[in-house]
Amino acid sequence: MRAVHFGAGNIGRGFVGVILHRAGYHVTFVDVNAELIDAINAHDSYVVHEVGDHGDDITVTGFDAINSQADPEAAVRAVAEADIVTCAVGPNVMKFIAPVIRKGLEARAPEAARLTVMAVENAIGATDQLREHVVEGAPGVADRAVFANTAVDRIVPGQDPSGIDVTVEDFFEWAIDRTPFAGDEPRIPDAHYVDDLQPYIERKLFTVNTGHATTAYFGYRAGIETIAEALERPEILAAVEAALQETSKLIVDRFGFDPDEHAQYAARAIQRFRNPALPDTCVRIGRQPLRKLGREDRFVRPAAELAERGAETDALVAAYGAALAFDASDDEQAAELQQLLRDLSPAEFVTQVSGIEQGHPLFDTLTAAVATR
Ligand SMILES: NC(=O)C1=CN([C@@H]2O[C@H](COP(=O)(O)OP(=O)(O)OC[C@H]3O[C@@H](n4cnc5c(N)ncnc54)[C@H](O)[C@@H]3O)[C@@H](O)[C@H]2O)C=CC1
Ligand SMILES: O=P(O)(O)OC[C@H]1O[C@](O)(CO)[C@@H](O)[C@@H]1O
Repeated sequence: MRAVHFGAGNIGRGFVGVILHRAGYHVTFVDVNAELIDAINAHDSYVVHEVGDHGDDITVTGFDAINSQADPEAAVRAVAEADIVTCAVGPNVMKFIAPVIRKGLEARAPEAARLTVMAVENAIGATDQLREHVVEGAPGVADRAVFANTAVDRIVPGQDPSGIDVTVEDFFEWAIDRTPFAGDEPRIPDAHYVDDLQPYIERKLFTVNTGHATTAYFGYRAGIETIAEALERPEILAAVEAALQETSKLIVDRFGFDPDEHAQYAARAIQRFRNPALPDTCVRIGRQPLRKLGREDRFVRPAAELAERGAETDALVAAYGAALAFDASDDEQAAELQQLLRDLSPAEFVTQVSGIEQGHPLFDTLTAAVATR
């Protein structure tokens, strides 16, 4: 069995690669980083070091890599012959890999089984977004694939670029929407198929990602380098817990999770952020702030829904305010964020960046957070 995975970075090697290897797939990584591709092709194996109380070292074998910039035809051929295609390139990059997947589907033998396509990105409906890009101008290819949304959870910090081994936390969860497969889902023992993905993706994004990003933005604003150090500050820990109390209310009300079990899930997320063996930084977790301040992302979507229900949003709005100070060098979106803050009025900023219009119950509080930052 063959899998093609776009994006051989942290999640690509430290999560998808190892899970598909354990499921019996040969994994072809497709990336645009020439040095990384060469390094992967120079190795027969790499090690995923899980750190934490239940960590193990897992050796991954049976892979190769293709540079889709240098050899796009090879990438198309790989997709045409694959059983599964996955990606972890970042939600904004999916439109660039879509043409390769489209051409691969077009080149696929007519008698071949339908290709499973799954985006492994931090976004609601990421595979739906990928599908839109793939079928653009070629609606016929949709019938050659099964597109399934997924929810991914594992902290994989930045890695030593001199090798291809990966250090990851010992926890992981991969929930996959079962419904598109009509009873014929691929066997992936480390994933779990669910009948309704929405509770899983929202619980994950609005707990793990909301909490992590809140830590990062308060930490960055206080001049702190690592996530673990930021959580040593009682006022930052309190801000993170307050944000998660707000999202917890929403998640429990909307999806009917048991409140105590959900409280444990949130507490465990904070515990995971504090993993002392995991070197992770406020700059990495705060990366691409414009994406994170977007309408459907980890602050605005839950805050908007809470405001619509007349519930508290102070802590989420405070985290949104802290994010506005994010100015990490080498982060294009941070530079763009700072430029937009200079160029736009607070009301324009809230509408343009976060998709909240005047008249929405969250509009005034977000606008005030921008004005008083
Ligand atoms: N690192 C983590 O802890 C987690 C990350 N995620 C999500 O996974 C996705 C990837 O994140 P990371 O692995 O951390 O990022 P990363 O930056 O380590 O990896 C992304 C890879 O995509 C490659 N890439 C960029 N453009 C490409 C293109 N056009 N074609 C093929 N490859 C391309 C890059 O060269 C890089 O190797 C993001 O959506 C992120 O939100 C989700 C859960 C955890
Ligand atoms: O910041 P991004 O690109 O959304 O992804 C990284 C995030 O996802 C996580 O892996 C959580 O699963 C954290 O590492 C981090 O909060």
